[in-house]
Amino acid sequence: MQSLSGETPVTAPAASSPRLPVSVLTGFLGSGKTTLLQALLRHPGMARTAIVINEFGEVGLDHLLVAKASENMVLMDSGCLCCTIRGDLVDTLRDLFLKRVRGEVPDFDRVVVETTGLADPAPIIHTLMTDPLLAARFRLDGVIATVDAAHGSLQLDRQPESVKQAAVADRIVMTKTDVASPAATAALMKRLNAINPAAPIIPAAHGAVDPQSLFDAGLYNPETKSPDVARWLREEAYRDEHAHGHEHGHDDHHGHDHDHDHHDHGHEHGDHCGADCGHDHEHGHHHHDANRHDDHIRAFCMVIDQPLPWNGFVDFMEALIAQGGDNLLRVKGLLNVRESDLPVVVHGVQHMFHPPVRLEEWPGEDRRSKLVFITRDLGQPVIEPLFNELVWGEEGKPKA
Ligand SMILES: Nc1nc2c(ncn2[C@@H]2O[C@H](COP(=O)(O)OP(=O)(O)OP(=O)(O)O)[C@@H](O)[C@H]2O)c(=O)[nH]1
Repeated sequence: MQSLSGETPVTAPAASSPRLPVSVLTGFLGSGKTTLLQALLRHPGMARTAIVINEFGEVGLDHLLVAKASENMVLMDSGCLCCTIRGDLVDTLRDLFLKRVRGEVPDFDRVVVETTGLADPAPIIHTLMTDPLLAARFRLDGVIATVDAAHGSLQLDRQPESVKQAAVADRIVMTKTDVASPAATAALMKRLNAINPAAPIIPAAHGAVDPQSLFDAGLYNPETKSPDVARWLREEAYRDEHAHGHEHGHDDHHGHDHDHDHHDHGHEHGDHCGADCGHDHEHGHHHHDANRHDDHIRAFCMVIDQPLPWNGFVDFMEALIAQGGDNLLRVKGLLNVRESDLPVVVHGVQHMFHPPVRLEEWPGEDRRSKLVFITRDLGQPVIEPLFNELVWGEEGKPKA
């Protein structure tokens, strides 16, 4: 976790940071990525967007009105630039950026990168986060995952990659809703919501989707040019009954009073986890197949009242990564650290973290730290004691 350790958090890059937002499109084989891309390429809302794909043949551009911008780039009638990967992603994005600066391709404001079907999206996310050349010019806006309404359930059952794609997503596009039964679609939505409570699920038959609903998933709100922490963190989503239902998955083996166990980490009882805390959450969906991959996913939120020592937090994250970095699918946090009056934002995917960012002001009155986790087999009963031990150290957990 190079990016966190040893540093005090850096101040946010200027809100008007010129870095171009990149969205990563992932999704299981045959889940409808190409169909979605074809629809997007034609959509007027995609003007000033560059889409990076593996090859033109794959999206069948022949019959669309195009102008060739260079050997591996074509411009669509909609104003969308389509570009194939040459070399690796770093080379391609660097080349794209240079051509844009030199005016060799029409100007664009954002990039969408398609990944191949079975791909684990994490390495691409890591490249975008950590490659110095890319990090200076691009920023990860978000991960878009396509999930097939007809076959998605089976894929979640059998394919760990498919669960991971849904878990790291900022937006989930539910494809093939035209052929799946409403009941199957609803059941799958519920399952996806338990895996990743904060990601909006957008139904899209044959790729029909408003591109705007896919973008601007990052911390910065492009309209106000300021961070929009509430929209980015959505920690309240982790507290609804779906999230709780999952957190208390079948292998936690707590009695029903477990509903309260994880609340003693700081935030006041009844604050957010009152009546809606999931007392009525159902365990039913855990019963039929104990081997489903998504039953290993835990999505939960921790709220901490007292300001944290930054070094203790870094120790905690490092220990967590050492213990199971691969199983730490996504971590986002807004922290109140003792060393600063200003909030610090942290964001990681598996063992890699963005450099921590200090915001210029608190997003509201609430000064508590909030951390959201999506993990595999690392539940709150494991993470919270580690947090208490390493963050508070010998001084012990402060009394609320
Ligand atoms: N009925 C229906 N069929 C769809 C929809 N989206 C995709 N398909 C079909 O599903 C099949 C797979 O779709 P693709 O768009 O090629 O999926 P992909 O994710 O790009 O597949 P790979 O490139 O193999 O990973 C194709 O036959 C599509 O026509 C949809 O919303 N409704």
